[in-house]
Amino acid sequence: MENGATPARTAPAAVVVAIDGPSGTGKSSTSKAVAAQLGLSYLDTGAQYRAMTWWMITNGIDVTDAAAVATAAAKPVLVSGTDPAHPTITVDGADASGPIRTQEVTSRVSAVSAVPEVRTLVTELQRSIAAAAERGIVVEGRDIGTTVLPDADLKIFLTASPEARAARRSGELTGKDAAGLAATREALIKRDAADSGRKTSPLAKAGDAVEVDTTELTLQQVIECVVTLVEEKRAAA
Ligand SMILES: Nc1ncnc2c1ncn2[C@@H]1O[C@H](COP(=O)(O)OP(=O)(O)OP(=O)(O)O)[C@@H](O)[C@H]1O
Ligand SMILES: Nc1ccn([C@H]2C[C@H](O)[C@@H](COP(=O)(O)O)O2)c(=O)n1
Repeated sequence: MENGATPARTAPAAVVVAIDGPSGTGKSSTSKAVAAQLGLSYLDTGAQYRAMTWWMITNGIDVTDAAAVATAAAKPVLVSGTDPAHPTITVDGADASGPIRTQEVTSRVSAVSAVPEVRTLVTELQRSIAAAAERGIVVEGRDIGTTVLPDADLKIFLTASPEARAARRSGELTGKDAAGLAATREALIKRDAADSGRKTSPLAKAGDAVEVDTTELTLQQVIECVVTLVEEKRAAA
């Protein structure tokens, strides 16, 4: 600078990153780490559908009755905290982060999230959270690039073989038990089929998404890959 003053450092423009993919491909782990590394907010949209499901179960709604789920969908108040170091989810003010991870919720969440009235409400909530993220946000789910944020700056679609995904999940839940591995594999294939096959906003890769097959990659490699893609987007903007 001519007057010798240090040029003011401008903050990078807010960037919106959509990360979609089937269960166990590494969306949450990758999204949290990328958001933390780049100083962005983080939103786990699966946690919101799980929270809605937990509320339905707790309040005695038959989750196989789509009309009953649709009628009740506006009742729970869902609040998501977007700090990637400490993501939170509350329902009617109560911490739901533990209860939404139970097997009961996992086995019923696809039915609840297939109800169009549920999707409309949750999608509106997701868009408002993304719009409020001043420094940008990483949003992960199933329909972020296709429906929730079709104008996202960067869209990633993570994949991995069912075997790799089952091994990752079995490692979390039951150790190296072979029967557990097969059951986990079947459960995740069943959930993916339900999520891909529903009419409203199914799990799908957006036409302009970058597909990253994580089968042979470590989590650290996937994180580095996505961080590089975000930095390239920012540099080109
Ligand atoms: N590339 C990888 N290599 C090995 N393990 C991984 C990799 N990516 C993620 N994992 C592990 O796999 C498990 C599932 O990852 P994660 O929860 O991030 O997946 P997800 O796509 O968000 O799943 P879901 O949609 O079911 O919530 C976690 O234990 C995570 O640490
Ligand atoms: N954008 C999204 C995110 C999630 N869902 C549904 C389908 C999933 O099976 C379920 C739980 O998600 P997870 O916690 O495993 O990521 O929520 C959806 O329909 N759309």
